[in-house]
Amino acid sequence: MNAIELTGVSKRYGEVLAVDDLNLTVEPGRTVALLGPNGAGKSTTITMLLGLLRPTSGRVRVLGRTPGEAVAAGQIGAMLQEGTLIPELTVRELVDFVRRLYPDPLPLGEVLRTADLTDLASRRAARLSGGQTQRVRFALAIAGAPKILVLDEPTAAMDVESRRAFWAGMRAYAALGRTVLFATHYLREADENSDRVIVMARGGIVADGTAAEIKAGAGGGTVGFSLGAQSAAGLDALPGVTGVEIVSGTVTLRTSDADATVAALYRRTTLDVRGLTVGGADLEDAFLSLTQAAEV
Ligand SMILES: Nc1ncnc2c1ncn2[C@@H]1O[C@H](COP(=O)(O)OP(=O)(O)OP(=O)(O)O)[C@@H](O)[C@H]1O
Repeated sequence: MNAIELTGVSKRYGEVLAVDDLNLTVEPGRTVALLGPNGAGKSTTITMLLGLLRPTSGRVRVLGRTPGEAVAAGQIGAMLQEGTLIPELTVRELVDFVRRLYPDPLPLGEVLRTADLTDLASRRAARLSGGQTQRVRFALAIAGAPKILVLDEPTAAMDVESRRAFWAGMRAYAALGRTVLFATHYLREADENSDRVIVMARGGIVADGTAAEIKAGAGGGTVGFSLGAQSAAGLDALPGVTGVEIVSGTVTLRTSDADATVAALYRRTTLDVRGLTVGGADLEDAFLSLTQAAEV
């Protein structure tokens, strides 16, 4: 049975078609990043997955049930962009209060450890920083040991150290066979913390695969070499080249076809090419080319 199944799901807010005929299945145990620019439809998709919003059309299933049934059975844990904590309670009290609402919760110590909150357990919620509050919200999301964890931009407001601790906790949680779906703007986070990246733009899916597949599928990359005092004239006309950048005598060509660019560099120019480097596209290039193509 699939962990998540969206079939022909659309959501319209008046004039705005926020999600456009989305089809998506996620098998159990996967960690999936939902990546996309502002307004791509990520939050709307997540909100429908949690049963907080009804699709205008289409069908949503979580572990074979409606979202409402899955939530009622404690099978989904969520960390959304909003949500306040009870300020008078300590971190320990809050986490314990929430975990007791579930039939088969994680042990308190394990929740605190996974969310890197052991040292903050006695701190009142009112006295937590933004990043620490986010970690408590993560703790509350996993407290009931849900099979499916849904996180909407979980690292917003976290500093570098909190982020690192958060992702380590998330990976530890996922490593026990649970399914995780998280939305992010951060390409690097998607690349490092998921085994599948779904790129959304304008309410639809524009790419779906591992980060490596998406990078390869977007094609292209960079060709660099030491130009020294030689002229850069004509480099922008070589096959595949989409951009030329020169910094301190080193040129970097952005190209949609690195092989063709390198071949032409040797055959069609008289340049003395030294220190040649060829790099693949990074996820950022792939993301931009995919999401911009969808804007047209
Ligand atoms: N309650 C609402 N009423 C009207 N329009 C909405 C509402 N919520 C979202 N939208 C619109 O739906 C589209 C998708 O928004 P959504 O928040 O799902 O995107 P997102 O990918 O999560 O963006 P972000 O990364 O900025 O959170 C946007 O055009 C947004 O303006």
